[in-house]
Amino acid sequence: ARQEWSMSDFEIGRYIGEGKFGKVYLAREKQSGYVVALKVIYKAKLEKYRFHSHLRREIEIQHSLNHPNVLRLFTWFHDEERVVLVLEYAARGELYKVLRAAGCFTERTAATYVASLAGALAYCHKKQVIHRDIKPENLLLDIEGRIKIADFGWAARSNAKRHTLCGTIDYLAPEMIEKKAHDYAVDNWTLGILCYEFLYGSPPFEADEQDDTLRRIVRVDLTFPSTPCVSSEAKDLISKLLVKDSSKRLSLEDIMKHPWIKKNAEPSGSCIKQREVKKTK
Ligand SMILES: CC[C@@H](NC(=O)c1cc2[nH]nc(NC(=O)c3ccc(N4CCN(C)CC4)cc3)c2s1)c1ccccc1
Repeated sequence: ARQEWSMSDFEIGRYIGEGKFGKVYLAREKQSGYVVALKVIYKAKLEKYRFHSHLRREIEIQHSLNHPNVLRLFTWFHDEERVVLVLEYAARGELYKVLRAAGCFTERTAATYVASLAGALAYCHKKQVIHRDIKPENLLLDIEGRIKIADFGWAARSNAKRHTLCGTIDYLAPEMIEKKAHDYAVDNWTLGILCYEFLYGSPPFEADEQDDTLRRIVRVDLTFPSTPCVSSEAKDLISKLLVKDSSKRLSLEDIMKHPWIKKNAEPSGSCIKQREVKKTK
């Protein structure tokens, strides 16, 4: 029978992160010793921001997904004041911190992450789920250095037509800014943004003023700096994703067949250096 979980089933460990509506703690399930991440969301906050339907959709969507590059939502429970999501623990933390620390990734690492994300998004799209908020802050790395899409707070079933602009605007596709009906292809656009940011260290349309960023996005004002030196195949893939007409963007399947991906992506999805693996063994 489905066991009713509660906080007393877990030993709560250190605080590992937070977002707008909750805090995440490392935890260990007492019976199995299994290490998880508990995302604790206070109901008072939900009431205040009228966030129930949002959270319900996040839970229903993330719980229905089971893919190596999508962070698992194992189960959830609530008590008087909190809703708690029991999530997969990603032991190497937030991708954006690793990216900022590294400055930019090698083509092998970037291609491996892009291939993993394309696979995860193809899986999500097959399940009629559009994430719509794929950005480095929502990407985590597990102990093997495999990328995990987290935080489905802004995900939607394909028929959703909500247009509230959310979070960082660097990743918004033109059709979301121009409030046109957007479809799965927004995630393909975002993959182009991410690929550029993995290789150059910052997103392609960044500008000091938000309006300038929005203008550069709708104009697809794409330029490739001369440093760091990036292969022409990588630029070719990015140029085929950052296309204004969403119907002309490279499909997720074609991304995985692109020469730059074939040549550089690690099939295992993991790029950590061998010596690091020995350390953890
Ligand atoms: C993606 C945002 C989202 N986060 C989750 O759902 C999250 C779910 C989940 N599972 N595992 C995590 N791991 C970590 O957060 C983490 C962070 C740093 C770590 N290290 C620091 C550097 N060190 C060298 C290695 C260890 C290790 C693990 C997170 S975050 C969220 C959304 C709303 C509210 C709270 C959190």
